[in-house]
Amino acid sequence: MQVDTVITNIGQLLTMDKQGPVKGRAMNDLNILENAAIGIKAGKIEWIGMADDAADLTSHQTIDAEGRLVTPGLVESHTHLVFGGSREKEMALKQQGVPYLDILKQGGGILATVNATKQTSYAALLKKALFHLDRMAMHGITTVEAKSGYGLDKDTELKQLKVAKAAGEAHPLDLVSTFLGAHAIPPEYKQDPEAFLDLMGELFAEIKEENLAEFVDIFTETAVFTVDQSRRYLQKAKDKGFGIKMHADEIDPLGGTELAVEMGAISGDHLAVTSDDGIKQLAASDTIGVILPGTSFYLGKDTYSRAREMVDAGAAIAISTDFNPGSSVTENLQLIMSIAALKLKLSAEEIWHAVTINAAHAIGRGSEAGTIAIGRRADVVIWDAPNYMYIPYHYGVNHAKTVMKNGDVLYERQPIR
Ligand SMILES: N=CN[C@@H](CCC(=O)O)C(=O)O
Ligand SMILES: [Zn+2]
Repeated sequence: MQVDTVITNIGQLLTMDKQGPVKGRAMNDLNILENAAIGIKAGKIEWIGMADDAADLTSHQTIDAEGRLVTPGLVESHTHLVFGGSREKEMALKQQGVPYLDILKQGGGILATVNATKQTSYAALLKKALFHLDRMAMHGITTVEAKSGYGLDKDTELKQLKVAKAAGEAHPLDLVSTFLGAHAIPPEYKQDPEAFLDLMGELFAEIKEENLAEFVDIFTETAVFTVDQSRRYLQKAKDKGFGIKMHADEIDPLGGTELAVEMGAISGDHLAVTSDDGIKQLAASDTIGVILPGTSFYLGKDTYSRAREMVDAGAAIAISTDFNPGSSVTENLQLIMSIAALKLKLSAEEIWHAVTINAAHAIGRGSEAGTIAIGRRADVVIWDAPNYMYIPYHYGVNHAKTVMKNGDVLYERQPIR
């Protein structure tokens, strides 16, 4: 068989090739092929087999993985990719113990980034988004979800969505866009959040027409939007044909997880303080819990999502960085995998499901990303690691050696000696 590229001498190959999303105990079952090889043709996976049999393939290029781990490209299922400025000055407030929602109430936090984003040009936002996408790619990510939500007025929200679209077109990574106009209440609508939600809802038609987002998201939280306001807003979005997502139960347990299930959301995200009942309902539903333990870590909290109980109850979960300028400032999903192991007590097997196949399903890409299978896009990472357990174990550094997108090498770590 003739292929373009063969990757051979793979120590462990995780294909993640199964029916997804993977729920509950099944998240512990990995398909591991040892001493494997894969053949890539025209950007797609053409052949998967044992390294010994790869000799039968003819190829233009052979990559010797030298016994390393090979997996699907990571899927990053929750980011706030497009924003202006940065908020390093908030670090001191965090150290003094000022709560995240208090910083927001004082006009800082999300609102500080809203001001910066308004003042940043389309071109500068695009340049910055591409920079962050590069960094994600270097860390083994090949598909990314990106939210708006730092505009909070019609023009700036549309500017953010257009930047995300242009970034997706200009960058090799695949980008999935979410409209998060309901991210905070701007000061001028403080007394009338309903009117602000109406304003954001007026954008639905244009966003749909111009194909600027697939999902609509809302921050359901104390001093942001209530459960009832969220229900009404999300129903409008559903009626317009959007998939829905929620920032739910991040800080106060308002019942956001339950609402995500009730509304048939593709994902409920954060779920850091979900109730017992919320866990049960999530487990019995098709909604995927997108867990963001980097946020608890970065906000200096002792409370982490009860992801262990969610999986034990039978839920499907994904894990993501929540990359944003305030509550989780990292593009390194591998670091989040370590935090998930240490703080959420998830097994390495569960974590790999949570950053590949389940993450892909959480952003509507279950049939395209997160899996190595014949006919699928060749989004593949060769890791400088001997086995899949090694990535969460050796924390805080980048283990990606070679990152391939659609069969092309996107990133190759250069040796310094
Ligand atoms: N919680 C709401 N939104 C973001 C944080 C945004 C920010 O602080 O700029 C999150 O997912 O954590
Ligand atoms: Zn978020």
